[in-house]
Amino acid sequence: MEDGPGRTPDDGRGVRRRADLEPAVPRRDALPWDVARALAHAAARPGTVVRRRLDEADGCVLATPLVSPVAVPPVDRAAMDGYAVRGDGPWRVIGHVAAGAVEARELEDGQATGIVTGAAVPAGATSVMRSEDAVLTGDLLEGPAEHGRHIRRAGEECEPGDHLLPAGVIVDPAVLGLAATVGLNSLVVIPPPTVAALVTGDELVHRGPSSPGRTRDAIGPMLPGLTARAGAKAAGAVTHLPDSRERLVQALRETRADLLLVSGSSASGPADHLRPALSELGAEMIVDGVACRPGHPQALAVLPDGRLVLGLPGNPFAAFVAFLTLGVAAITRLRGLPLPELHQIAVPGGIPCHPSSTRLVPIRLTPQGAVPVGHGGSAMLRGPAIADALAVVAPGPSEAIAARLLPLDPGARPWAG
Ligand SMILES: Nc1nc2c(c(=O)[nH]1)N[C@H]1C(S)=C(S)[C@@H](COP(=O)(O)OP(=O)(O)OC[C@H]3O[C@@H](n4cnc5c(N)ncnc54)[C@H](O)[C@@H]3O)O[C@H]1N2
Ligand code: MOO
Repeated sequence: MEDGPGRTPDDGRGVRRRADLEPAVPRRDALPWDVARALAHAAARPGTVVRRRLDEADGCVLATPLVSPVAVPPVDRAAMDGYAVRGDGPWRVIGHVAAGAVEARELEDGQATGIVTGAAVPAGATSVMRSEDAVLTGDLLEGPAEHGRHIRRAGEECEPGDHLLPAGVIVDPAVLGLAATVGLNSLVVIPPPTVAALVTGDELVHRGPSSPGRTRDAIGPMLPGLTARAGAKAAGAVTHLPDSRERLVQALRETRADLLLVSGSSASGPADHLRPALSELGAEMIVDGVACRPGHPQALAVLPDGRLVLGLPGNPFAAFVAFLTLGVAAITRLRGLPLPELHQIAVPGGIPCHPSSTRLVPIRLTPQGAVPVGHGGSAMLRGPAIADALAVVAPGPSEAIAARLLPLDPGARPWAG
């Protein structure tokens, strides 16, 4: 069982002594990974509901069900280029129906008319014959004409009042096309939240390689893509800050976004200013350390005006894991979405568990199950770069033979269970 805050197993003498049992988790009050994720989700408030034009609604979340006001198609339509016919052949061709024609002459038995895909079939037509099946001699038409064939019936996609999608669906190109199909010009949605990125560290350089005393920033380049994939909108370019509490406080005060990411000042060293800065600003800590590896110093706080602040550990893979853990949970709720369930997968070769922390292990997906790819140290990105997903390995005494899957792409649809 996970050691949560306040959970102090009995020492056998009826005395509950937390210190004796403290796991190798440096933060005193580190929360179990699932609890931390759930808290981050619960702490965020869904964005304001607005009406958005279709060309501005991609990536928003439907705030109300998508209900069709009309029948689609509105009339019976030809599904093929060819001839609308009535009854059995042969037929005499009496005209042609163009794509935009409004009223075509009603057909009588033995009559046909040329027609294009999508055009309204004339009244009386019993089927449409494809042009490649038609044998035309003068204006006399012969060919196969099975009753009802190649006609899209009025209302076959939907009838007026049909609920096509529930609230909570992410608006994607298919949803936009569907909304347009049923004649809508706008949708009632929760727009993507805004996310700002502040990267701290005096030692960081942004071009060229690391060298003694200099470390190439590997977190800044990840954050815009992670933000976009999580369904949020970057609030401007990544901001680079020196290790200065004053500068961090000022940036936290001035940066307008629903969620502020701050990397590289999450631990307890002399240059780790995040917690003091948050305290100076009167923030409430929601999560202060997570019992996971990597990523344990991650933290989530809420500022008095409701903006969320996520502390990303400086080690790059730890920062990535923290974004996928607390960041994605918070963004998911800001979008008005539930936290997706993570599906379990077999780990045929086993993965060693940590006794008290959840491990996030880069893996490849094979037909047999998850296989670790290695290079999963907290300062390494080589593992996640070649992996398909992270295995969420629950704490335990030995080896896990099953684990849950956490997508590395936070926008990926969860895998089927
Ligand atoms: N006494 C303790 N020391 C540390 C703890 C702890 O609990 N107690 N936790 C360790 C773990 S685990 C991590 S992760 C780091 C977190 O440190 P910070 O978030 O405060 O970040 P820094 O100290 O600034 O940097 C740590 C490490 O990461 C490098 N770094 C920082 N930013 C970047 C970046 N944008 N791109 C690439 N690399 C970056 C930095 O140079 C350091 O090497 O703390 C441990 N220590
Ligand atoms: O957990 Mo640190 O976040 O292991 O590198």
